Amino acid sequence: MSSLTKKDCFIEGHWVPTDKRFSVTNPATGDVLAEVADADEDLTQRAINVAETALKSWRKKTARERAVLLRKWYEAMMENKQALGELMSAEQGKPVAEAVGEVEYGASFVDWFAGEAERIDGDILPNADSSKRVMVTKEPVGVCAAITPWNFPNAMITRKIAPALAAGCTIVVKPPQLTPLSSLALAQLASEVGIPDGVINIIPTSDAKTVGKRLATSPKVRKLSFTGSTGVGKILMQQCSEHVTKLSLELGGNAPFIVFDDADIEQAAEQLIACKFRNGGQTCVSANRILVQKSVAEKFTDTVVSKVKGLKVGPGTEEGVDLGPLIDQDAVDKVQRLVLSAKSDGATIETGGSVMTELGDLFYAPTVLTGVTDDMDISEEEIFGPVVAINTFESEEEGIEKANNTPFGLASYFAAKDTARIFRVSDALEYGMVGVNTGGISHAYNPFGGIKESGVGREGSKYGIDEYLELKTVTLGGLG
Ligand SMILES: O=CCCC(=O)O
Repeated sequence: MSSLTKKDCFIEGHWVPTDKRFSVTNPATGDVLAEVADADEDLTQRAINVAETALKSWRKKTARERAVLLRKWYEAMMENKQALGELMSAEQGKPVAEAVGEVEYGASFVDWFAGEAERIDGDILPNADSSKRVMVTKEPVGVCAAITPWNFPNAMITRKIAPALAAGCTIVVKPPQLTPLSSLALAQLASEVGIPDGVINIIPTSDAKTVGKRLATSPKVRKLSFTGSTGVGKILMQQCSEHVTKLSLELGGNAPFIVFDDADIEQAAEQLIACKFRNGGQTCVSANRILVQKSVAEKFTDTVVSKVKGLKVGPGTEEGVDLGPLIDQDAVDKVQRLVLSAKSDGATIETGGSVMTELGDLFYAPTVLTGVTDDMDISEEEIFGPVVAINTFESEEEGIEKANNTPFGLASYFAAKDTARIFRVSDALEYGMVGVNTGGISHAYNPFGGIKESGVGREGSKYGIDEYLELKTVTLGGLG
């Protein structure tokens, strides 16, 4: 284990142990990696109080000072990307090369928001009354809280901490119980590069309900950012109403991946594989419903099946592995339930469809199903596993209608060549993000987020910092 493996809570720049602890295991082997400190409600409150105290001086730092510290943190992450990637792979299961890629992606948010810190500006508005001058300034929202998921243990943390710090806010982070080690390693690096004590506080816990509620209902917390399920997002939204706490939610999706008859089939299949099997399908923007125009369905399916058969599954530490294990037994059970229920409702398993017991209990074979229909559970639920579920449609209108037929609106994808169709379909899709002829839509420059039951607010991009800023209007009178 590297020296970046920390096991205690990180509060006010100190490692704070607790008597009660919980185990973090490696999903590939079942080995216990660490017994991690288990924050309770009192420790959560302590972290909030510390963040409130630290806010006083952090918000007064110049934009340049905040940017310089964020850049140092970025550089420390890049210098340690291999160790951070190996730690992430051990706790989360994704292949080491993919985990290192996530560290680079996570670090890119720190780099990006270091730049944004120096671009926070204001306005002087046109006068309605010549004796007045109206100025609009932007101020940090205050103490922030972040609740993050296990599927991206690094990038989902930095995508929240970096804009918060750039804006002049301090933060308390509740990392996921399954993968807290990456966040603690990031805290260690932040401390080493001189980010002041109390600006970042990390409180791992096995009691997400209590800690989450305290974060959402404390009047000292002025902003909560959550990435996770729609069910939990709705609870947090209710809890945040108590003190009208500002809220960003990045919730579940049910992404369509539409393949039209004019698509480049080989390229569409390649992009689908990249999108679908990223993190073994455990990604909120994973293609979930593969909608293929009937006239090209056979050719597309054959291409996809042959590519899926070539994917290598194994422990994340093994060279050349494309997919690691799923995160836990619940995840495997869910994928298996969806596959078997689709089969019993009439779908065909073209490849895969079972646990690869020769590798371990959590390795699920990359799977392709055909004959999937809209009313199957696999079309209605987020699979969060390595399953390509192919459904077909006749006309462009039908394809769009099927794609939009969901309460979710996070990511969507389609493959087509005709320019008019590309604009028509992009306009018609009711989603926060649309990938055209690409399965890769995530980048620090791009606004990330959804509509409908997939959430509120945007992360990353030039818009992401606004979530951590409040506008103040100063009207100066008596100038006439
Ligand atoms: O699963 C959530 C985030 C994935 C991404 O940023 O592309």
